[in-house]
Amino acid sequence: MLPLPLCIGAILIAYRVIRFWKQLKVRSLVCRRRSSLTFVLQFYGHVKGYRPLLDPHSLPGNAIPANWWHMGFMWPWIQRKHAHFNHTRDLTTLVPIVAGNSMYVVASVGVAKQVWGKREQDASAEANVWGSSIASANGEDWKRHRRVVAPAVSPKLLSGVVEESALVYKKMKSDLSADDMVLRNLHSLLLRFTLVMICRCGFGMPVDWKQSTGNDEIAIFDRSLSVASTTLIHRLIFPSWIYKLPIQQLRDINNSWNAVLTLIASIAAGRQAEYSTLKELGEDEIKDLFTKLVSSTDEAARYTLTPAEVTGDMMSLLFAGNETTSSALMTTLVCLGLHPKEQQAAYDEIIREIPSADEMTLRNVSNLRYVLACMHEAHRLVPATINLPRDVPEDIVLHSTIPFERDIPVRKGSRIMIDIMAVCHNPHDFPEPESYNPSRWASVDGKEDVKEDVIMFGAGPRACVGRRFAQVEAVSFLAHFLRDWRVETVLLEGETRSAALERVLANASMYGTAFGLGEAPVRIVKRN
Ligand code: HEM
Repeated sequence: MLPLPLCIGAILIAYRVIRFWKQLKVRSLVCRRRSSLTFVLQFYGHVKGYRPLLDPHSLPGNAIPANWWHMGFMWPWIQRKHAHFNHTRDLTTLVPIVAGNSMYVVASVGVAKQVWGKREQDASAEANVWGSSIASANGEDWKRHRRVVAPAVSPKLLSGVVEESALVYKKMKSDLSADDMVLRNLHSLLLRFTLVMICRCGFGMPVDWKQSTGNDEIAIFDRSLSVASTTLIHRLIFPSWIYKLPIQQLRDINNSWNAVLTLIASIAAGRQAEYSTLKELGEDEIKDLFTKLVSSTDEAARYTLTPAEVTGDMMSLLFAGNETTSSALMTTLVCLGLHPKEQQAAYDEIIREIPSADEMTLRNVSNLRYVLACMHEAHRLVPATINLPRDVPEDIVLHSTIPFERDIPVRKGSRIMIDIMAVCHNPHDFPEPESYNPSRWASVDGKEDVKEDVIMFGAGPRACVGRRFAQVEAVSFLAHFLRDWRVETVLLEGETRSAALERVLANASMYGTAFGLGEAPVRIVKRN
């Protein structure tokens, strides 16, 4: 007779082996080669892929850093240049041997767009931390959220983004005291910029550039939201019971989150009362997203949200829009600091299209196509999102073309991971993917848009609902900043610019909820 622990161990091992084998088998037998006339079920071996011990996206997989036996959660970034067998596969599988679930991994624009384009796709359950929201809901509920939030990102709101960015930038500029200085905290400044912009244009709360120590509603809101935004990642990773443990830091996080949610609910109630007046003045008076969302709690609204759903949506907008935009801006400035020709072309476009900073409008900001291209290209090199998980609620078929044409049925209940890093660095989609080349997205004279898909924002029905918000905010900021300052990324002694780019990229990591470069010293020199 075997002792009990050995029996349990043997059963667990047998379970994992059978499960592993079953997952491999399912993913191989369903693979069909496509011929011109018929689909023939054939056995082509497994859909090639990764067979790690642990799922790198699981809790233990996240905790253990990448090493020779463990991929680590940063693997899409670390392997971006040679991912998916040197980019010879547009779809692979990841089947963990010991712990975690298997998934399909998408590595090209073509297959990613098929996934994004399907109606049958669910946001992954992890997005559910604030209850029902646009980021977490699925099916009819998600449609209701989307029908309220998407039209709220209106030209009126975007014009407000242009106006507010001028005001906030002016305050930020007053902190930049010298005409020639090395900024070691540019990322923090950008984070503050994007947070203040979300507060002003998203929540309609006119918080100031400098955080106030006062006790008025705006100051308290600013401070609570700042804490919430820096602890979002904890909120996402840890289960709710963790906050009940007697650990002061966790309790502090929990308290500030409760404070922020209560505050949002009480501001919403105030806005609800205000909205009754605005209704008489006309809907056009509503400038910020929050009031627009609150107006949907009115029974007479075409699509209605509950107050809790409005709070959930606002938290999603904060979560999705703050660190992502500041990370994209940081990478753009660092890349322009290493590419003076491209920076000059962006500067020339700003002066050509908007001769005076006081004349910035949504219309002329939208003409800054090359400036936008500079941001897209930086963002492609270092996307703010590492990967996007999708749960498949219905059987679907994905069409793969690399290394050969075939249809791959994906069963209901499967998970698909869009490896954004591999997609953005795939040489089939972006020739010479490691070089910074804004003219992929727009010609230098800004006249011609190259029709690339801006896949960094997703695509299809669940694409980023704040994409225009982020683009207008970022381009407005760049138009002010580059007009005033020439940017140089600080080089080490004897270092070439391309070596500096590699060095800076080597520091890329998750900073809060967004992937990015973090801090990198940047010298700014005042233009005349
Ligand atoms: C550079 C900045 C940004 C990047 C890179 C980005 C990226 C993305 C991506 C890739 C998705 C799709 C996720 C998926 O397919 O699962 C997404 C969704 C979303 N984004 Fe953004 N985003 C940015 C800025 C913003 C801003 C400023 C806002 C709000 C003001 C925002 C709000 C949202 C929301 C609410 C969703 C969920 C949409 C849905 O599920 O229907 N994002 N974002």
